[in-house]
Amino acid sequence: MNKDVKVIRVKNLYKKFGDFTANDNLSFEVSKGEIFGFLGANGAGKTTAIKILCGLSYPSSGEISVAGFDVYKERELLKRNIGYMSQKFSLYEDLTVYENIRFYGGIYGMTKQEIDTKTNGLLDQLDLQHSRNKRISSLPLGWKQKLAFSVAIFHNPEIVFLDEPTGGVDPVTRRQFWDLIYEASRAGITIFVTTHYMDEAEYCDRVSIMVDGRVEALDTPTKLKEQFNALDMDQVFLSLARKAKNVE
Ligand SMILES: Nc1ncnc2c1ncn2[C@@H]1O[C@H](COP(=O)(O)OP(=O)(O)OP(=O)(O)O)[C@@H](O)[C@H]1O
Repeated sequence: MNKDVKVIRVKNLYKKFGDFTANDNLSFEVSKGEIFGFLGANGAGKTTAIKILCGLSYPSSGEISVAGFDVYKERELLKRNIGYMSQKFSLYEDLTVYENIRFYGGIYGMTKQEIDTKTNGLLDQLDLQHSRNKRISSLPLGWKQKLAFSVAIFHNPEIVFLDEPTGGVDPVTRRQFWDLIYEASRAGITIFVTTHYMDEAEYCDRVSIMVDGRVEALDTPTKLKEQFNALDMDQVFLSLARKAKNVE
């Protein structure tokens, strides 16, 4: 990880919906190649912030750049330099493995030649050559998720945003998914990931925890556990949730 190169810069980000403040003065930076966990309970404001960082929604105020591009003025350039994967929006179930790879390569603006060159490499890497003509709907969920991640970084983006990428799969499959994340991070791709699984929070280089629109904690998992006198990230998360609800 190159700590000197900041690929996400967020300063005093506010997002309001009428009187309601969904993102309340967020400030943080993420380094090149870093695996940054973006945690928070349901409704904390994560998706709202991710939409802004992906150039899909405007902030109410704040200075925000992603991959060097301004989220107000350079949204199209920004979108070309990021990848996105979520549990909800992913591969086309009715297309084959091969067709999905080529479709997303096109969406992300790769040339036909680039797509041709890289498609076989990806199928080899994922050990999916034998399934290249199978429809996505026939694949197990774990394979779909691995393929969806690989497709999201197929165009070699600076940053990939993963919004609850491993929902619904068992811990072993989740661990295998994280091997792909580590590999991408080693190759210099920055990973911005939301998850509700606290074992995954432990795999991140740094973790931020949002409560009611604010970042209430941000550090490495080790330091957060020290700070909250907790044995694991589950306990860190719970003590912040209790604080939010004012529970003794
Ligand atoms: N377009 C909108 N108009 C009004 N309120 C909104 C809008 N979008 C989000 N909100 C509100 O902002 C708050 C934060 O929502 P957001 O989806 O960002 O949370 P989240 O942390 O991503 O939650 P989850 O983990 O459930 O996805 C919620 O109270 C939500 O109802």
